Amino acid sequence: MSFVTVANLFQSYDRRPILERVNVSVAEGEFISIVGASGCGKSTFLRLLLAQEEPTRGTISIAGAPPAREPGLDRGIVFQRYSVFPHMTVRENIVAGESLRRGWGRFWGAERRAALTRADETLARVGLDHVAGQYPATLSGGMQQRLAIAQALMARPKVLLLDEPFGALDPGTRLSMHAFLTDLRAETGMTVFMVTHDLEEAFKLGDRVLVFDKTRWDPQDPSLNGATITYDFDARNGGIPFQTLQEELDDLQPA
Ligand SMILES: Nc1ncnc2c1ncn2[C@@H]1O[C@H](COP(=O)(O)OP(=O)(O)OP(=O)(O)O)[C@@H](O)[C@H]1O
Repeated sequence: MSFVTVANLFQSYDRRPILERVNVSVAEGEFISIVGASGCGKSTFLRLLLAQEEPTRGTISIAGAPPAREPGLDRGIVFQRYSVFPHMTVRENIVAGESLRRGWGRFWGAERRAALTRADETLARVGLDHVAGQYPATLSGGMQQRLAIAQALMARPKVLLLDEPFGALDPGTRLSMHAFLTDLRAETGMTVFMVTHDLEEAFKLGDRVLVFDKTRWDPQDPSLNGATITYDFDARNGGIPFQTLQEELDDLQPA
């Protein structure tokens, strides 16, 4: 059954089409990777899922209803650059993530102590308990990004939106973040949309890989048409279609 349904979505800015005829159905718990050329509207698509913008045309539904306009209630978002609060300690950042779920209601007294204990448990889970009292600027890039993901998850979003979350990380840290995200996803069963420029990452982490591209191209006016989903690859079980095909062809080769 479809959990996130996008139907006939169009988005234009100043009459310039960015997205056109975007249709997709996503089941609960699926991990959707999104790839496509720079400027083709991938981040715009995430912003529409986040209800930060109204589509020019078309509808989005999450669990049968339009996405809530308040951030953090059913969707968490993590950007390429660590979207944490620089003036708060690591622990306070996690508590702030949880308070988002309550529409930024603050914790006081016993409730605050309980929230701090939960924050410490989360930090232990993501391996940041030893830096709980530090400020984000004192952490490495990977640690800041782990904090950003942990903070987004504290609001227990049904849908996690990731916009090139590992783009700024070195290759080793990136690999450990992949493992971290895979574990978290297995634990929480949440639905994930991740924009990435790294095809290998898209196929490794995603159940499906959506490619955004223009189907029509006017050489006189390249911005005349918007992008849509041109491919929807099943990436489960290493199932890159052309790769699978190649393996089958290899099997047919005489030894
Ligand atoms: N609020 C806005 N007003 C006007 N134009 C916008 C607005 N937001 C995005 N655009 C334009 O829409 C196009 C798509 O932008 P978007 O950031 O969604 O692309 P992208 O695929 O995420 O790019 P990249 O891979 O480089 O991050 C760009 O040409 C951008 O300039």
